Amino acid sequence: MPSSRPRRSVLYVPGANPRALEKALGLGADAVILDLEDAVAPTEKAAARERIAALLAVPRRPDAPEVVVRLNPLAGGLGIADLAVILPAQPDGLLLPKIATAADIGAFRRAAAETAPGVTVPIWAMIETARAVADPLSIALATDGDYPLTALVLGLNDLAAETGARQVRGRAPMLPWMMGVLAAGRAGGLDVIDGVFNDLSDVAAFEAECLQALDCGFDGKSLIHPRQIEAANRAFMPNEAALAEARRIAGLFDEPRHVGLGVLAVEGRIVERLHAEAAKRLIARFEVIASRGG
Ligand SMILES: CC(C)(COP(=O)(O)OP(=O)(O)OC[C@H]1O[C@@H](n2cnc3c(N)ncnc32)[C@H](O)[C@@H]1OP(=O)(O)O)[C@@H](O)C(=O)NCCC(=O)NCCSC(=O)C[C@H](O)C(=O)O
Ligand SMILES: [Mg+2]
Repeated sequence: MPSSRPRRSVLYVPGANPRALEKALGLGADAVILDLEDAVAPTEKAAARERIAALLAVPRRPDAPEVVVRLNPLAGGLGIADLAVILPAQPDGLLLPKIATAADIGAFRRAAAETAPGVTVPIWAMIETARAVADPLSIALATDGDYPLTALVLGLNDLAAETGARQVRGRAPMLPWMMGVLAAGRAGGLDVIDGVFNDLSDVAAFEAECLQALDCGFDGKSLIHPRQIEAANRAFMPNEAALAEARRIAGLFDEPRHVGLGVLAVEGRIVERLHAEAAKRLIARFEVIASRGG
């Protein structure tokens, strides 16, 4: 089941940038990804790890964004070194880069269990390799075991680099992969977050891409700069009409007269239990956003 936590705006924050880390939790993003991978040079990895662990050690307010740490790949040893420092600090999630197959998730789970026995943290998987978009379902269904898989995050920069597909406005070359990942994520009961938009100067195109992601069914958009947060939050914010509709149908099947029914007609339209569950999630997400003053 997709999460009831809002993930409209998911901001990458380089672990090598102390100023960005200092600001990260107060910028209004629903979630932040404190990055140890692509945004951190090899010589900065160790310092970035310690900096992120120190930030995680500070108790967070109840209305703080979700704090996820992107690790380095296990191959090569950096990912193991990351795990040893980050896992005991218990972030809200760990984002695994360059996941190619379900076996990579299994390898991560084994490494995590050896590195910090007894500490369980939800995992998010980056879908950014040709192998992964060719078979996203096998990854999305790798939900069993400790370290529950809860979200997929598209990495379209890496995917473009590996496949040669160009990142053009409207994303026509990427759309079949994007929708395949979306469907796979939903089949696994996962949240799915769209990739980043690289051009900070083109605000209109960024907003259009947020709306496209919403239309496609994504739960939110990953971001590279604080100035993208507000537009993403706005685009993925449940609107008044959707909320009013959700409030109308969320509790319908809990009413004694409807117990045992699987489908109802409301104002001439069919409502099934799955609609009521989706309505409850929408309301729960909205309530978290409202509690943050959003
Ligand atoms: C793109 C940037 C390098 C720009 O940085 P900068 O020149 O410092 O921008 P500004 O001067 O406009 O910054 C204004 C203030 O905002 C803070 N800031 C900037 N970016 C962030 C951020 N991401 N999180 C938090 N705070 C941020 C600055 O510190 C300034 O603060 P102040 O001094 O108080 O004014 C920079 O934005 C950046 O590094 N962005 C993240 C890039 C990144 O993480 N890339 C890797 C992830 S994307 C990816 O890999 C996706 C996937 O894997 C794929 O394959 O597609
Ligand atoms: Mg990437």
